[in-house]
Amino acid sequence: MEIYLRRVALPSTPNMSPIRLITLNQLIIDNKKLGEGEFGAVYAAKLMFEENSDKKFPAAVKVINPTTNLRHNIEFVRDY
Ligand SMILES: Nc1ncnc2c1ncn2[C@@H]1O[C@H](COP(=O)(O)OP(=O)(O)OP(=O)(O)O)[C@@H](O)[C@H]1O
Repeated sequence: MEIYLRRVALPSTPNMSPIRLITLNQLIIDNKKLGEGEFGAVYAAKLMFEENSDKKFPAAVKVINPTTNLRHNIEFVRDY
């Protein structure tokens, strides 16, 4: 599974932050849905920059809807 990490920019500024790959072990995904978009649901989460680190940072995780077709998923990741 590939997880893409990107810092969320202010809405008024272009998001120029690089995409970074992390592993699932660096995330604790809460059972709290924050919202939903066309491509999938967004959940509250905690992010660790190193596995099992005591430092946990609040994050929002978008889980891409598996029913969305592959072309759309590729477009989503490219444009994100
Ligand atoms: N960082 C965040 N913090 C809190 N809530 C968030 C965050 N990101 C997204 N959400 C919630 O999830 C909802 C969907 O966000 P998302 O970014 O997926 O929207 P979208 O761009 O319309 O989706 P899509 O690209 O799939 O059409 C938002 O309307 C908001 O309620």
